[in-house]
Amino acid sequence: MKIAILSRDGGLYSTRRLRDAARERGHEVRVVDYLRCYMDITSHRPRVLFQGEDLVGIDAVIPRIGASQTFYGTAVVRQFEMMNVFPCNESTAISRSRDKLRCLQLLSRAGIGLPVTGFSNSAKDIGGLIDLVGGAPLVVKLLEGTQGVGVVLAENRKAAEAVIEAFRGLKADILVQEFIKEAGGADLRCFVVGGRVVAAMLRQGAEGEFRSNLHRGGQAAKVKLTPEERSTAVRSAKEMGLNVAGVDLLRSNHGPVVMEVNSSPGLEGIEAATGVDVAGKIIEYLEKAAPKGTAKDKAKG
Ligand SMILES: Nc1ncnc2c1ncn2[C@@H]1O[C@H](COP(=O)(O)OP(=O)(O)OP(=O)(O)O)[C@@H](O)[C@H]1O
Ligand SMILES: [Mg+2]
Ligand SMILES: [Mg+2]
Repeated sequence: MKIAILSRDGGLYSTRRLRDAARERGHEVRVVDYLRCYMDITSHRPRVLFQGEDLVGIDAVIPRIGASQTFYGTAVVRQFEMMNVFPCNESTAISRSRDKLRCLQLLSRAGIGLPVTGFSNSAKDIGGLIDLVGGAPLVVKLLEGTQGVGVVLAENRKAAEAVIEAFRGLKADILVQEFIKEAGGADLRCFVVGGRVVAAMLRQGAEGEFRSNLHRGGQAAKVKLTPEERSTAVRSAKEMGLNVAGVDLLRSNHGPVVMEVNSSPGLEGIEAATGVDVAGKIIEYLEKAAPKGTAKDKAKG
């Protein structure tokens, strides 16, 4: 197959691993900076051009779209879809999961376990929002945050009000969420490929830290999931319409709850913690799925 990895940086661990795994399996592969792609949007012959070159004859693309480039990145993926190139993850699925609020709404509609979560537009509704999630302690989250930045634990009601007001003052969109204390500062990253969990790790936050992000000093280790955790991860990816997804769960008293679903999950942490060749699993999936043609988008909304 001819595979293009849509990534801004060929030197990133995940990009390198995908490229090497594809080569090892005998595929022709190249890394394409999607921000340098431009598009010819004509219905009879849609095209993607990269630095003046017509990208033709590509069988599959692997989108690795950065969180801050969702708008343009998904447009490039969509253009490849118009050319009947198989996308490892579809553009609509990527957009859907990028918006944390939309993601949680779709998961809740599917009956998947979530922390009780509230969202409001007006600062006048702060009190109601706090009551809705069962009062403090609670977690306030920037809708657009990553790597644990913009995720705050408010221990009491006064602190919660102050944090919400501060974010509001900055015109930032936020979620207010029940604090899952019993998770003990740990979460589960479940790596789903083609409807199966191929690797899973438990990330434990640093001492005294409720956030488990590795960027915040968390430690990762291989973990054995319960059947319920496994099926929650698989269903969440399916609901988003993602073939490749990193589903983050917390272990709560009321079973596994989903925090978020990532459409370009990193490979470095998960491969190091589990020893699984995740990049190889992704290429293997493409080999099976791409020849069957474009994926029918399985999710709505
Ligand atoms: N409701 C909650 N209860 C307990 N812990 C939480 C809760 N929400 C988040 N956390 C902890 O904080 C960490 C960061 O939160 P979250 O994953 O939502 O944001 P983020 O990491 O900034 O976003 P991204 O994963 O997209 O980079 C989680 O990994 C988890 O350990
Ligand atoms: Mg996270
Ligand atoms: Mg994320």
